[in-house]
Amino acid sequence: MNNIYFIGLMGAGKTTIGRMLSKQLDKEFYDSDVEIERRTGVKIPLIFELEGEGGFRKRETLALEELCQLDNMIMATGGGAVLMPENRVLLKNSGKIIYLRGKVNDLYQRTRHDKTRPLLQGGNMKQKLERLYLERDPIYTSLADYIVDTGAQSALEITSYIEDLLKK
Ligand SMILES: Nc1ncnc2c1ncn2[C@@H]1O[C@H](COP(=O)(O)OP(=O)(O)OP(=O)(O)O)[C@@H](O)[C@H]1O
Ligand SMILES: O=C(O)C1=C[C@@H](O)[C@@H](O)[C@H](O)C1
Ligand SMILES: [Mg+2]
Repeated sequence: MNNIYFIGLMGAGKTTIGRMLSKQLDKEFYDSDVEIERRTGVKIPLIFELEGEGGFRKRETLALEELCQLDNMIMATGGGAVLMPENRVLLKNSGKIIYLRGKVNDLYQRTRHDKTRPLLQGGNMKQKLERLYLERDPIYTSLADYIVDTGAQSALEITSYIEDLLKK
């Protein structure tokens, strides 16, 4: 299958850049977080509140099992989607994987006022992001077909860079 998947931490730009790239390449765009909310009829923070992270992860796998059967689409995955080995297999077998690697400070600046990410709420948000970066960067890196470092470039510049990368 010919899909393109974005992976990376919260605030890396997966949704923003994934959507832009889908317009440039004229492909369908999906966001696994949005699809989970659509299927459950409630927002992600409420799923975490009622069912914990474990419940959310089960719903995430069910959504990915369906979504990864589609073809020729672009999908932004939830930041923790790669934690489950079965999700890694689903992604790897059905598309190219792009790791958007942001710097912790940039991720922090982009997510600090947003209350929609349960894993960052309560306590020191920057420390939480640092810990998640250390835990997850090796997983994102080993799974990725392409690693794209995002620094000072705008989302549009990063999208153009990825478009060129995919043509090579
Ligand atoms: N390269 C960039 N430069 C500046 N701002 C950016 C860039 N990429 C994304 N943003 C902004 O950062 C915020 C978070 O981006 P986005 O929602 O796309 O991240 P995400 O990776 O999908 O996060 P999550 O895993 O939580 O869904 C948005 O407000 C977006 O506009
Ligand atoms: O990094 C994570 O574990 C998460 C990221 C978000 O995209 C959501 O999938 C949810 O808030 C969990
Ligand atoms: Mg997103």
